[in-house]
Amino acid sequence: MAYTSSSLHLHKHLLLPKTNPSSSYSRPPPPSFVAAAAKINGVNGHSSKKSPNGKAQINGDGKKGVNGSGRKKAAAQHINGNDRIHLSVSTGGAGGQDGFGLRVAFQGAPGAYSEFAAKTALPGCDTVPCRAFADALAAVDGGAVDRAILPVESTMEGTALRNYDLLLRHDLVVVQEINLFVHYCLLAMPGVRAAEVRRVISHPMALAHCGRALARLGVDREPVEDTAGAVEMLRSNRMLDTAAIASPRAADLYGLDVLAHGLQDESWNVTRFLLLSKPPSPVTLPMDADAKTSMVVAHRGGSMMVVLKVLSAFSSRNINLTKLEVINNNDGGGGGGGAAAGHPVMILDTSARGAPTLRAFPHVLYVDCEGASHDPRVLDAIKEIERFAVFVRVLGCYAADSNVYDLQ
Ligand SMILES: O=C(O)C(=O)Cc1ccccc1
Repeated sequence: MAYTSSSLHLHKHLLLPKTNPSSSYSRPPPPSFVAAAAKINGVNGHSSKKSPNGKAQINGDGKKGVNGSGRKKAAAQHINGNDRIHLSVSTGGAGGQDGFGLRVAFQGAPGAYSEFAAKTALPGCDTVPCRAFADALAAVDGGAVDRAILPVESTMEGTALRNYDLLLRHDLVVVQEINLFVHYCLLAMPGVRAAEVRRVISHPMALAHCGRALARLGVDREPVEDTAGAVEMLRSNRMLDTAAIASPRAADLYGLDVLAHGLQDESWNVTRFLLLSKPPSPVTLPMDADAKTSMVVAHRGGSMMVVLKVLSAFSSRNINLTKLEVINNNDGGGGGGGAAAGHPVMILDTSARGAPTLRAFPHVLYVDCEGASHDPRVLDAIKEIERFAVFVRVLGCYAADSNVYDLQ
């Protein structure tokens, strides 16, 4: 296989609250989680079809869109212990940030999961819908917005390689992470019964996450740009033989009926999103925050030996890793996975003095570790890795957030 990726199942870590060891975390991911996390090669592909969302959006030329949802505050539930505790996020957001005055670009129509994630991470922010993830990143890169939000991995699918590809092509820094519990509902026009549904439309990731339920229903599946966009499409075209997979909030927002709840094949379905900004990071790490550092390491090949050396650089300094994804493209042929399937990973090299250059690397590791990038132990580990790696780029240092927010 030309373009392979394997993860060491460290995604599981994102579900384990580290900062509150006293909390009894009695809802561990089901056993199938680990297997699911190993299924890489993200399915969050996006066609370049016209968005179903007729509203003004940011598109490739960086123009600003409109979003009526304005400054509403997000309500979140925090899964911690036996119960899901209702948390009303009124002041600081998930990462202790307040989003008032900040514009956050997300992919999709109002009501998309990414928008909920943005509003939970940065309560009070103004969300700006974009047709494609690339448009959201271009918007923050070009200064049209302050942040972009990007789903980068899910418990069911592992790393969203296409989105990593996008992230690496831009000179952006990770400033915050947020984990969102994703509940999928089957939505239809008012009055439509489940038996009348012949086709289901949604974001490719949502269709993949609900594969078994859709097979049971025996319906056709059609990918569209995003979940909320699917709902908007149903409503504006008054489609009576079609249902959409989206959130219960999207049902409320667009006035559709919920035909079924909890459609996802795995009950534990968490997506991790990253908030991105232009460098230097405008976010100061809170003094008491546990930090995390994300980086990409390009190397010459011989992956497993390199993986061992990387592990050793961290473990010898007692630094825990929360993610390790191995990407290989050996022969330039086809292969599953990210936008760069069959091609080397393209990474913007921002380290040189001159203009940043886009460089191609066939062998790459995505690494997240605990600790700040200015922590001497982390710095030393990176220095050690630089001795055998071709290239290392720190993607950002931010407050670790092991909470899982549930917006149902
Ligand atoms: O389509 C959406 O609503 C998105 O925000 C993308 C997405 C889809 C499914 C899970 C998480 C994010």
